[in-house]
Amino acid sequence: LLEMKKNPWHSPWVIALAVLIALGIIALVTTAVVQNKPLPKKFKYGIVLDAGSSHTSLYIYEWPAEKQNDTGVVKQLHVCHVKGPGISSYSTDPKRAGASLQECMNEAKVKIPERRHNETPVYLGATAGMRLLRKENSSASDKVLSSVAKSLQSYPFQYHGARIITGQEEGAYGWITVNYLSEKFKQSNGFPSDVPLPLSINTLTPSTMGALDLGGASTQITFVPHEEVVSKDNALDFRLYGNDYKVYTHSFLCYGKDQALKVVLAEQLQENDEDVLVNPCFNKGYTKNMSLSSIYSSPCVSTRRNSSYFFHRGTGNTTQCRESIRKIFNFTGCPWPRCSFNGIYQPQLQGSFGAFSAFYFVMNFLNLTTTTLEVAKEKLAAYCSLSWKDVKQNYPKIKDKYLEEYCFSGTYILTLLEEGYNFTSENWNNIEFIKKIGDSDAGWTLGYMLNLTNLIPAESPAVPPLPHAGYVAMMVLFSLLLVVLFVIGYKCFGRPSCTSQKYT
Ligand SMILES: Nc1nc2c(ncn2[C@@H]2O[C@H](COP(=O)(O)OP(=O)(O)OP(=O)(O)O)[C@@H](O)[C@H]2O)c(=O)[nH]1
Ligand SMILES: [Ca+2]
Repeated sequence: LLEMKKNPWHSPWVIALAVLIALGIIALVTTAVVQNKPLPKKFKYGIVLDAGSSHTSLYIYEWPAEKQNDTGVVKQLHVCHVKGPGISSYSTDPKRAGASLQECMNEAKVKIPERRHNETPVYLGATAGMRLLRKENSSASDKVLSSVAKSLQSYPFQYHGARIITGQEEGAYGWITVNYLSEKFKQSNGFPSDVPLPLSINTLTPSTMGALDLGGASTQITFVPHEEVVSKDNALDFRLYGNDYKVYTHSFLCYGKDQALKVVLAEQLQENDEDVLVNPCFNKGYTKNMSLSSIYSSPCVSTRRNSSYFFHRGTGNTTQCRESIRKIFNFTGCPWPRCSFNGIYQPQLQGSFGAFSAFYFVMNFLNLTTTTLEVAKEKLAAYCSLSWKDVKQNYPKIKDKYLEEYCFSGTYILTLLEEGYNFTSENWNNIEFIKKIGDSDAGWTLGYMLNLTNLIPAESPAVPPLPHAGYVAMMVLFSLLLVVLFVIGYKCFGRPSCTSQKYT
């Protein structure tokens, strides 16, 4: 009779069932945790060679295979600077162009795990130096390209071409790089991606950063303006991560800092009858014997002079220097609502800008990266007025080839930004002079690779509603809740104290 009165839940069957359910729940949680544990990361790699006018650099990028559509996951793993000049300088001996890449390509073979070699794409993009060579002598530029192509194909990577990219591409990919690295594409405009937006959408798109690139032979300006880009040659449309961007870009060939200097020198020589060039853009006491061919061989220079050498002497006066630099810009005759210079359309400047390559090298050296425009002018004037002897003494470790040009380069940059692109004292501090963002260099190469390997989706990738950790936490929480409920039910079953119901 006593046995009969015992709680029926205390029977061995019920206990066994309870244990089984508990084990089942533990198994469920364990499976969820193990199944969703991230797999060991598999990395992918890509190589881009930036064949610039002054030099070539090889970049290796790395990203986790399973996250390749996220923004900001592709990182620069390594950069190798090729010894010697840019590939366009090998026009008379093209074989050497290909050979010059060997050291950096061998370095890439060591940096990238061997088992990934055959799936690693390699791209070479040549910029303004090769654009100028093609203009001057297209068969020579073809030979240089064939030479570098042959060299790249002899490596175990996946060869994806060696070509001269357009100025538009150079500007656009630089813009993609800075915005990808600073994660500007992640923001949403607050509209679902499938809602069609009005035609002028740029006020609704998430804010991006403009890109300013100053190379040796060309310079690029790229940004998203508020107004419509009325010149088709300067308009680019992108759909990235579910947002539309209407981008303005222009590349000025011959306005990179090395070619601009040649053009300025040629202009100054025109105005001098003597074979002595007195130059306010170089420090006082600076002298050099220079061959005229180093200037007149450039396709950016149209004037000629008969003698073969001239004596170059600095006077270090930034006001006069600016006057002579202004002469290479044409500020008249704009057939558009607004222009930068040389009759080139430019919409009103908008937002912040990242200024890299020589913009950074020069402004960083002169300590002008964080000043106002007025202070920049004053500090530059002070630097230009230093004697060449003092400059050499103050910077004994810097190569002459860079050191001698900083007065010219600083003045050129201020003229280009202020009078060329129309930056003012008010928006000057919207310019950020940058070399890197995170560990990756600012430049066109990353954007080029992201585009060619389809690493930037047009639409926002579908994201699971919960992150992995959240999912596991929820599973554990709900399972524990079930166990607790079961235990309470088990303990309470049949006990009137557990219920609120009163029996009368
Ligand atoms: N002061 C200084 N100048 C540099 C340095 N590295 C490169 N430059 C110079 O800065 C200018 C621009 O360099 P890059 O951006 O590499 O130019 P590039 O890619 O060869 O030329 P483009 O084909 O026109 O893009 C050139 O005149 C270089 O000689 C540096 O470390 N310091
Ligand atoms: Ca460049």
